[in-house]
Amino acid sequence: MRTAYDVETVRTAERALMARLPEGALMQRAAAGLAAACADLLGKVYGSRIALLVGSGDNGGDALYAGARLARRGAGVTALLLSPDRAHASGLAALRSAGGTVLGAEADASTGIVGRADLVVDGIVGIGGKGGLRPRAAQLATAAAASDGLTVAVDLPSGVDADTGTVHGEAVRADATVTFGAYKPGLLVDPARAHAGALRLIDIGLELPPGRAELTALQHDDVAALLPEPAGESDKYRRGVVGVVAGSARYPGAAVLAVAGALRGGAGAVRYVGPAAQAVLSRFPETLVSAGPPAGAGRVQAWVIGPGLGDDASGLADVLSADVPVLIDADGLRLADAKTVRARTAPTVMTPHAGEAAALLGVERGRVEAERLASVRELAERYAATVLLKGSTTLIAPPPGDGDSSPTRVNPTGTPWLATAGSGDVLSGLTGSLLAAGLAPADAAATGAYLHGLAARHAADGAPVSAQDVAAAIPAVWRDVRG
Ligand SMILES: NC(=O)C1=CN([C@@H]2O[C@H](COP(=O)(O)OP(=O)(O)OC[C@H]3O[C@@H](n4cnc5c(N)ncnc54)[C@H](OP(=O)(O)O)[C@@H]3O)[C@@H](O)[C@H]2O)[C@@H](O)CC1
Ligand SMILES: [K+]
Repeated sequence: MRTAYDVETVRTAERALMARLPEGALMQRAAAGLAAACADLLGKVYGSRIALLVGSGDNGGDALYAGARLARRGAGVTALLLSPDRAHASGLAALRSAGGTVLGAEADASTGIVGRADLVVDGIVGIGGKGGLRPRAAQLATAAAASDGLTVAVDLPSGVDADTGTVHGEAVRADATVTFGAYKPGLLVDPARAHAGALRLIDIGLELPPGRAELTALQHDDVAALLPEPAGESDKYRRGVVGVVAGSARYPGAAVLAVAGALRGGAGAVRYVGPAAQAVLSRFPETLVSAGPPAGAGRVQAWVIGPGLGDDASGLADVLSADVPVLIDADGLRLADAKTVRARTAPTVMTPHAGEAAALLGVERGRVEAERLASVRELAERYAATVLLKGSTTLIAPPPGDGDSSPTRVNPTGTPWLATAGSGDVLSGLTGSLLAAGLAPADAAATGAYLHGLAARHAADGAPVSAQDVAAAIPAVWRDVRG
């Protein structure tokens, strides 16, 4: 599991550790890890050209000390100082005595040092950053983006918000980020995530309380432990039956795709209720179909409602009053009333994309995309539901009250290939099936998103995919995760 902590928690752990260590020891650990990561990226340190972008805080200090280490290994290192009179004094002394060059930031305009560097080290600002980059810092970020060389961000790409993942204006775009002590939420959540490149975490000895985690990202092992597995005595009811209310005369395909996902999610059987039964049966004869209403369909352990429903809200009241987990997606999100969802006693999972989330919150889509973490949490609170906000970094927020034991999750397997019609229908069926199989709501949502993203990568393998391909690839990635 990858775990991210907010700045306040990192600062507290930093103070506790600093009190036990000689002065400067933590920065030396950080700089050693940073220099090693830079050397790995460069391949050959000797003779390489390195530009350090140095702000006035400790983030700049890390860059200066790492630069000194690389200069001692034969790199040509030039530091560009944003505030020459406030730059980290002992870091500067170390760089100078290792043979590095020190200039003011304005020197880049006449020398083009950043543009010609093999490696740009972004030490403008780290967890002490406030708001968007100031104009001179923004100029350096632009120069780094135009450089032919690689850019490594120190702790965070400068200009992104560590706690929220928002980006105010210009920010450094790094090929890699070397972060210290703990991941910060901004490294895992878009739009900031897209600025961070490959992540490397350097252990500097910080002790972080797991209960204070802001964000977690499941990895293969975590998901493997959550996947339902039938026991010897399992029958279809023990494995879980998932009911799918989806599709319409206009959108029968949504029903087929939701059922396709549900059949691969570990439930013992899939019931379909709706007008697309013929289309569903002709693709998946194993589906148990009924003409409705949902209350008369027989036993289910979880419902999925919404994909392709159009304006047909007729099944909604039955489903929302059922005392089993319910997943609401697509049209169902628009049709469900917040008060009814809040009043449910069994868990509810909602799976909007940014546009749907914006409509539910009554804001512009752009606001949801810029503030994904705040948006998903706000929805979870408003609906007292587990909310999965789809996107390049899919987020899953638990309902309030669950917060302490289960932090917000971020899915690490997303891929742009998933932006294809119908892929959300597959995800809702898959996640509903995991709910029916008995996974807790946030686990079902995180496991569903994880498998779905991997399945898209697996199916795409560098070429476009359809939603059907994603559904068909789920068994292969399930086996892969199980190892
Ligand atoms: N955590 C740990 O355990 C360890 C942390 N370590 C390192 O320390 C870093 C934190 O250092 P930090 O506290 O000195 O803050 P930092 O990020 O350098 O920024 C402050 C400076 O930036 C400036 N500034 C602010 N906003 C700005 C903007 N928008 N645009 C431009 N400038 C802006 C601000 O200027 P001021 O407001 O004072 O004028 C101030 O001078 C951390 O990220 C990690 O790298 C490691 O060394 C060891 C272990
Ligand atoms: K930085």
